[in-house]
Amino acid sequence: MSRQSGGAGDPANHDEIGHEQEYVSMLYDRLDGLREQAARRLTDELRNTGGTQQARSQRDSSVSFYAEQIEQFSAVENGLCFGRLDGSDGGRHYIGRIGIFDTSGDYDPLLIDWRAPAARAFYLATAANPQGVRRRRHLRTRDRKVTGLNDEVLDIATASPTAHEEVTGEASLLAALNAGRTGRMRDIVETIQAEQDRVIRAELPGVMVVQGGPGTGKTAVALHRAAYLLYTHRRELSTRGVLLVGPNATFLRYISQVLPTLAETGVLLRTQADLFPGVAARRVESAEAAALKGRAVLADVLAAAVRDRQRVPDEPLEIELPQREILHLHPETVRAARDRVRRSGRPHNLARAQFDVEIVHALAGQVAERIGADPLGGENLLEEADLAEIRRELRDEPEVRAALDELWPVLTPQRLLADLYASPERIATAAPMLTDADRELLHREPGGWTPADVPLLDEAAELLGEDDRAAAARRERIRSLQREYAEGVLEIARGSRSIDVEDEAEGGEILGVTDLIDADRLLERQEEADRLTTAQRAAADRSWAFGHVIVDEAQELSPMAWRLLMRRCPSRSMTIVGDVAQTGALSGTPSWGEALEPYVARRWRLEELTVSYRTPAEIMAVAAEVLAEIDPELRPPRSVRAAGVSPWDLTVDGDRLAAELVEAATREAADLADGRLGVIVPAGRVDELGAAIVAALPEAAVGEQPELENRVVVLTVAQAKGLEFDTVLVADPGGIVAESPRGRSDLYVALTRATQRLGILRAA
Ligand SMILES: Nc1ncnc2c1ncn2[C@@H]1O[C@H](COP(=O)(O)OP(=O)(O)OP(=O)(O)O)[C@@H](O)[C@H]1O
Repeated sequence: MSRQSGGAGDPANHDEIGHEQEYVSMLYDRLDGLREQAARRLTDELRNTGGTQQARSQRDSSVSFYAEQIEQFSAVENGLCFGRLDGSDGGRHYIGRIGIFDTSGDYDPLLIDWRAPAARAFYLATAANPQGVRRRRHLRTRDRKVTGLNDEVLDIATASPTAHEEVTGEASLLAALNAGRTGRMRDIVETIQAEQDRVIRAELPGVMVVQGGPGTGKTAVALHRAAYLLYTHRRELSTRGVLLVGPNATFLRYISQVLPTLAETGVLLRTQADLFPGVAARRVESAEAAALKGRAVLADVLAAAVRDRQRVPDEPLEIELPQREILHLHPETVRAARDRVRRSGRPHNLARAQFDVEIVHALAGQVAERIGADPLGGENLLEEADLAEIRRELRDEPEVRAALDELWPVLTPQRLLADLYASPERIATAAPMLTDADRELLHREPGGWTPADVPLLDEAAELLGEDDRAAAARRERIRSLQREYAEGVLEIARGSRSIDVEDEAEGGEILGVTDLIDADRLLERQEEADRLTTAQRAAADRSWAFGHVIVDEAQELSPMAWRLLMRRCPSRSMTIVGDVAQTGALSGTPSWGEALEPYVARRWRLEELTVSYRTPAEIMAVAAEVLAEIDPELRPPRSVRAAGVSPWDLTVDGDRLAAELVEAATREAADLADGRLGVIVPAGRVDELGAAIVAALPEAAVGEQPELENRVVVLTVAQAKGLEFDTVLVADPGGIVAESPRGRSDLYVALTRATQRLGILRAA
């Protein structure tokens, strides 16, 4: 076993801490220097105007580059350096959030980026396999002060295969796990464990599924993998971008700080509801309706719905031209045209031009017959040029255009879907394979979109092809994002103004960047060079193909949602993390093979995470009983620690539940040193129980997107997915199971949200 030392009160540490302080202070000085240099360069670039198009474009690249650098240098301020490796060869390396080099000398690394190959031993070395490491040191810092250190001497002579041998940096790990929660996820860069490191640094190509029980660090690993991939494959991924999909907006806010503190801001975080640009899917619908919309058969329904809009009239259509001339469009003519156009295989909107040609051709034939007929019975007297002119005129005729619009309307995805949902007849035509009850579930009045509609809108967009209006709207959206971006750059420049001022004070006039350029001017320049960040451009573009896609809580995705995501990632470079035992949605997946095989057959690999860092052993024992009821074959993850407190479990009269819950919440909230209390309740009772708790504890958050930084948060299981709290109260577990479409999975999720204490309040 590795020998550990470094307790806070250890006097031998005192000198060492002093030593380390010197080094760490030197690193912060360098960081300040780098930030000032970037701010100076940003200011210089923004001051320069004019020049050739190429010069302007280069300048704009530099502006983005320096703005991003300043952001990164600020983001790594906390815990800049957190580790040291002493090699058995006498070498010594400091490990931190970014790489810093000695630019005055031989470019030696002063601080090694945690993602660099040279840092890997920090996470992997054990006494049994020291990888050339003699000592691993974890440094603890607050602000810029070194507050403590822990050493592990990796000594093969005393190595033994104990349970903890597989844990690296145990003291630092336990300190991180026992720290109070803040309502925002923290990064784990200081204490990544070996099984997690393997996943984080796995190669870029291919589909990797990371299956792991609650609290095994799947979300943490997914985020660190995004940062690792961007570092290691920067060139490839900075142009295509990385997309991370999470289960809901509250979850995305919960994890939003992690990547910035790892100095990465280029990852697009989205929920399924946000994956169709221009649509905010906030409408609510029943679990059954959502489940139905998630089924793969909906792809066939939509294809049929599109075909249904390519109409053949029952009777000949009369088209009246200005001189009261009447043309007839016969059903057979339209059918023949429609079939020929369909055979081209083009998406509906893009095929419309061909349909127009076919129909106008047929109508022009009728006109030609009338005006060009040879009275002597010979060939038609009109020449090709005359016919072309007739066709041109017909195409511009409002009556002809109206007929074409009726027979083959150009449709937006929204129009197609809204019309389908609103009409039982259209549903009946498009969905003969569904039951009456399912068809009834699809029927609804227009008025907003649900998250389950988003994959259908996307599917519809594929079937329809994009028309010009959608492209114009997109250009407009991009323009507004560009403006935001321009303002963001100026904001950064303003933020670094004190540095500008100091610089200028020495040698001349004091001019801030924002005195020299405003957002509109900058916007013009951005537009020329299209300097939007990759993530922003990707966000506005429905059909963007990402370089890598990461899906968290992936077990919740429906087959239709998988279709959407696979379209966003044609290279099939994906990291999919989740736990099939936690599947809550009816349309979610009970098996990874089932979800993925339609797209990659068996070409996906499985990695498993087996240790729970969140859930203490006492709580995991309670959750394990529920897991066994879900599937006796499933094993819960091993807890890395015990909390020393047993969960409590109380049954009260049903009508006393609210009062008892308020009392328990008040007691548990008072017992929190710092940290957070989560109260998980059945969705059907969240308003009632939430109001009761808020009345007693006004600081409690409850609602559609409760603020997780509040000390007390009342939420449903769906909202609690992926989150954690120091203490958790689960109210009315029977109610949670009764309302859950997948039985006990939701209860399993609820029981595994606590890092320290769990209380269960049952209603008799
Ligand atoms: N190596 C580690 N060092 C420190 N903390 C860790 C480590 N691994 C995981 N954690 C912590 O454990 C907790 C659970 O991690 P995370 O939320 O990523 O788990 P999960 O597998 O996604 O859980 P769930 O399935 O419940 O969503 C988090 O607080 C995370 O920071």
